[in-house]
Amino acid sequence: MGNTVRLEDFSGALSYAPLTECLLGPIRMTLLDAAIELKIADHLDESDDPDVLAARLGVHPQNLRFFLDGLAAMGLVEKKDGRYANTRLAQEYLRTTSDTYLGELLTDLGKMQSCELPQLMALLRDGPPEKADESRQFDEAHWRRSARNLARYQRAGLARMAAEIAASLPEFPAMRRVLDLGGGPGVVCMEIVASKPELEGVICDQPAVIEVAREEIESRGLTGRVTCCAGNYNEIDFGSSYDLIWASHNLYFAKGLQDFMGRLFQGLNPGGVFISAHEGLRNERTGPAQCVLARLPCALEGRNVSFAEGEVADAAKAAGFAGHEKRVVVSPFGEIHVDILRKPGRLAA
Ligand SMILES: C[S@@+](CC[C@H](N)C(=O)[O-])C[C@H]1O[C@@H](n2cnc3c(N)ncnc32)[C@H](O)[C@@H]1O
Repeated sequence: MGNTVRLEDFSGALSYAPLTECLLGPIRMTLLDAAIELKIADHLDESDDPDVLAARLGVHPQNLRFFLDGLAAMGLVEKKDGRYANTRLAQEYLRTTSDTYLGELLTDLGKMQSCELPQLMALLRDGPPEKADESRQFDEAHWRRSARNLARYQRAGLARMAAEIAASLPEFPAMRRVLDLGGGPGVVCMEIVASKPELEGVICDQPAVIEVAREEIESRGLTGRVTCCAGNYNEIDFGSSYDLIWASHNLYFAKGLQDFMGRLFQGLNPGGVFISAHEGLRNERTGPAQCVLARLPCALEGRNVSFAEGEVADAAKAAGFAGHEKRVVVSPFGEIHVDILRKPGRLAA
């Protein structure tokens, strides 16, 4: 194979590749949507023969080959001697029987992230609608529908990350009680608790979501060690005497961030640790691109909820937390800013 030479190397012109790359976005999304709808990864798990697949799916054999070639170009499928197989990516995340199946989550997020876009010109002209589309409200029913997908998403990496961060804390050996605030189905809490026999956990979330958390607790055999606190965390008492409070991607719903931080501070034992895992927008809220772009439709609709870098930590420090430590984790959903904040004092050994 010869050397690859870019067009710009000949002409000295500024590359316009970032512009042509944009054209592929809708094609990739359409192929992914179709792959999920047709359960292609399930079928490829059973047969690598495109003719067998075409007959099973009742589709045009040649066009199915073009479609599979496209999926191969996207890294979802491997092709060898005219036969097709799942890549590890598709095998783990697009097979419906996988514990970490993300098909439904991706479809939902895709709809959410692109549904306002046809209205972009109108939103630019008129601003956000006075009354947000009810079907897109982030209410309890929305989170109940998402809870099982959130469990798979947490199993696909977040839970492991949280457990490893918790275990890396110098306070971890002395920790006994953990709160996963707005924890959804609570796989994160369970992974942290499972990493040390003396740990007990509490998952706090809205009642409809907690129903799913209870199922997860039972299926993981953690009944007794992990309990639930169901309700709106702005209104209920989510308990106290915690050694660790974990909160990921949910503080958008806290009323009055600094006062809320004060409640978390009260909820911790002296020497306890609060960990926040949220995005951290920088460069005047223009980066990282993944977060800015994914949340753009929400912002245009009047829900510009993303946190700027340091925002959560500053509110926590104003509420009395000290010893701020920051870690940045690059996740498939973009950068996660993990802020570790400490309540002065020392955990009882
Ligand atoms: C984006 S999910 C994040 C779940 C989990 N922490 C994670 O990182 O995967 C947001 C969670 O916050 C919960 N939530 C939203 N508003 C809440 C409230 N007022 N009280 C308790 N939980 C709430 C939702 O039910 C949902 O489970």
